[in-house]
Amino acid sequence: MLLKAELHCHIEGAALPALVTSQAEKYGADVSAFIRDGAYHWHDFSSFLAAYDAAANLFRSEEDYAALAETYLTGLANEGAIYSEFFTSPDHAERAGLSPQAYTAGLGEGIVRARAKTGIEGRMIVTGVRHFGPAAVEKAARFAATCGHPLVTGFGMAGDERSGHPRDFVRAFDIAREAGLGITVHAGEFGGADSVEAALDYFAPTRIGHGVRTVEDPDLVRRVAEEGVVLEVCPVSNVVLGVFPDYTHHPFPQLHAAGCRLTLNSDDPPHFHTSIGHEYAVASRHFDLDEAALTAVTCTALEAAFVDEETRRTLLSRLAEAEAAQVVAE
Ligand SMILES: Nc1ncnc2[nH]cnc12
Ligand SMILES: [Zn+2]
Repeated sequence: MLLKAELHCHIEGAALPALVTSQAEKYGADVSAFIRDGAYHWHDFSSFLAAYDAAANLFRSEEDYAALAETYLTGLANEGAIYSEFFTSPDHAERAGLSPQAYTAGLGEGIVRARAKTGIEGRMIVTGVRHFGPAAVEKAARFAATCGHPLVTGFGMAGDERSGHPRDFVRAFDIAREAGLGITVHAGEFGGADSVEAALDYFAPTRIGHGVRTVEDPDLVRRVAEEGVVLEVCPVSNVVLGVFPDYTHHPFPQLHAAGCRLTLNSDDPPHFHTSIGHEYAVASRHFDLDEAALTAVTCTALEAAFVDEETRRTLLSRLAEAEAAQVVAE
């Protein structure tokens, strides 16, 4: 099986409807507003975010989060993934009544359990939610910088990128960067190329979440390629949320041809009826990536991962060995 790596998945958004339904039974809650016939039910970005928030609210204990991360990562490993970074959101945990520390400890325990079962490596990127405002994002950054959890290696910002001015979030990113965390930020999904440019100028990230609307500005495409900024592309999310009408209008091939460094990711997999395996299959079918090109995508993800150099070397060796074995088999 082709080896894969994922850098962009929101852990609350990875909860399968069946798991959320069983959590609702445990806590005596009603999911009929956002889960119908065993699937998530929403119709636009705002109602998607509402469904996401409602599902997140049903994970309330350290063990709930350990089971969520373990389930998610085990499924990922079964599809050939050797590495995963997922986004955490202390704000969502606090809204569900759990401290950021217990939330992070639970998710970390899930990573350890999944690694013991499957060998998959995992790391966490703490995120602030942009539409919760600059104070909330700064609080998330302070938590990321001081929590001391060895598997927290990055900081990012998700949520509605059209909310607030970038300058108001600069301090949060400075706090995280000074603590030695890797930096990524959602931009160029519902905002255009100017949103990506502002994210680069104000936050100096090494990666951009989505970033696909970079394609709207040829100068910015050149800048992203030249500076080696890695885009965490989520093709299925983009089409399901209506950022592009279909795969023939998706800019992956154009950005790839321009020399931008791209990765493939599932974002919020059950909300978009996707998985890491499906994203790679979509890229193969619609963007004409052969096995060597897909392996290069995995390699880019490992190069851009927020991990220590020894772990990176180990992961890159696993990928190189699998590729060599594939060549021998052919
Ligand atoms: N696709 C997305 N864009 C922005 N924020 C998100 N949070 C969860 N999924 C998201
Ligand atoms: Zn995302």
